[in-house]
Amino acid sequence: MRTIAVVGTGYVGLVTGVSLSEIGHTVTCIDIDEEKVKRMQQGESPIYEPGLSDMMSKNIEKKRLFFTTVHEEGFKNAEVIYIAVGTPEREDGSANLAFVEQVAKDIAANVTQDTIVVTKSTVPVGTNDRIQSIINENLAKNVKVEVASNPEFLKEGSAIYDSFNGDRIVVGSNSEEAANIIEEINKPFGVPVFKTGIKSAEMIKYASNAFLATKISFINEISNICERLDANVEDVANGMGMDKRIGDKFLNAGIGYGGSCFPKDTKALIQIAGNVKYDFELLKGVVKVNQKQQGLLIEKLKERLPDLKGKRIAVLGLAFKPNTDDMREAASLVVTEELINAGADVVAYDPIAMENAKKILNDELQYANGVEEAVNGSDAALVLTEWDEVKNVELDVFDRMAYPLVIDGRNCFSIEEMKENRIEYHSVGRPSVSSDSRQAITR
Ligand SMILES: NC(=O)C1=CN([C@@H]2O[C@H](COP(=O)(O)OP(=O)(O)OC[C@H]3O[C@@H](n4cnc5c(N)ncnc54)[C@H](O)[C@@H]3O)[C@@H](O)[C@H]2O)C=CC1
Ligand SMILES: O=C(O)[C@H]1O[C@H](OP(=O)(O)OP(=O)(O)OC[C@H]2O[C@@H](n3ccc(=O)[nH]c3=O)[C@H](O)[C@@H]2O)[C@H](O)[C@@H](O)[C@@H]1O
Repeated sequence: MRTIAVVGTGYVGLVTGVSLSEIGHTVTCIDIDEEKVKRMQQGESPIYEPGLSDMMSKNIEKKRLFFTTVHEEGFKNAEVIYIAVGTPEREDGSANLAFVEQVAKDIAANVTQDTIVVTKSTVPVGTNDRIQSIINENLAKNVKVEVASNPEFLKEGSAIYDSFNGDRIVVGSNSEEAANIIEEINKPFGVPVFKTGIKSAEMIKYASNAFLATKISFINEISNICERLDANVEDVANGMGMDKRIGDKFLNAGIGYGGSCFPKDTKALIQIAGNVKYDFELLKGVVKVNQKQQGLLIEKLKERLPDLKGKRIAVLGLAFKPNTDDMREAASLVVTEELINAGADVVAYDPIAMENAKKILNDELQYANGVEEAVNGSDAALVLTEWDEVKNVELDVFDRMAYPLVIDGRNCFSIEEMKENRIEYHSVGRPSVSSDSRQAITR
């Protein structure tokens, strides 16, 4: 078992640190955010991620998991240092490497023994070489540091599960010895290890995210065509997915991909290609389709309610996907802003992300304590996130609306059941349940 330091305790760093301690390593997680570190030292996870809190407490108790704000302390005795700080999007779409470069300098200033540095952060091709140079140029002690790439593929909302059940662990290294040590560290996870060169490993990460984003934009385009031809995109995706070459995953049509990675990584890959004078036309199309798709619900709503002024609109789900409190690049940012600008009274509900939402969404947004309270008296309900709590709601909850008009961006409900319950229902790429069925009904 190894002594490991993990720099950065966001979704990736904290999950990595906790998982590595769970399989027996001694791990110190380092973050510059004092508040966060204080909470983690007390066993409290700063993020919502199923299974994380329990695993964290268990390993703190077993004295295998520690937290600090002091790099020097964390690096003491560390044989391996993981870099897991953010690489957010710059205004031009390229990746901001300032945090990664700062960590490289912190490592150079503080390591006291030969060390392997493992980059988990998603970084443009060539960045690990740059990290290696920064460290070599700034080393305070006469020690050897070997930098390797080990991109992360976990999904938020199932991050702990993914760490123990991933499809592959990619290791990019110039040193066979370093690659072997990283493989050995990860052995207890039982996940296949794919070893390659550093640049290929860096590219595997961007190419994988870009490919998944492409699948989503592709099915969203198909869904838009299905709507115009009265076909059902769910059936189309199921039929396509039975072909093993296509696969049945990531073919859910909706209101576009959000989150902290697909939007930023697709744009970064366009930049990476552009830097070597390559125009990545396909990926530019994927990004454009995604932006268009985020406007779909408002378009559908305006077809039904052209004037939203004074209308009460319920928004169900704010996070960019279920089982996370992450609001980064969530479709709700665009949708709630447009509703408020159009003069609507917007009442939102999300089971987990409301605290984070309050920090970034328009102050005029109102928050409800549940689906029932959100839809109560509303003129329309928009579904933005497919939380179980939303999907499994008793449909008679929509009787509480001023008029039961549901516009579903995540295809949460069965068309048949909505018809039976006489709810006007519009979803993505599937036939609508029209208002005609309601004309005779008075409530
Ligand atoms: N969020 C996700 O699901 C995934 C993210 N990634 C990649 O992993 C990287 C990290 O992403 P997240 O965990 O979402 O980031 P995050 O933004 O949630 O967390 C980054 C953390 O690093 C800390 N930090 C910044 N500079 C520091 C320094 N010099 N020393 C110590 N701590 C420092 C920040 O305070 C913050 O807590 C990114 O490159 C991202 O693209 C990869 C796969 C999945
Ligand atoms: O690099 C990253 O950060 C991560 O990005 C994604 O993970 P994540 O963003 O957590 O979540 P996903 O489940 O991939 O969903 C991303 C977005 O795509 C949307 N999506 C997903 C699947 C689908 O079929 N349709 C669809 O619209 C989701 O609603 C969500 O807004 C990848 O799935 C991870 O492998 C990767 O490690």
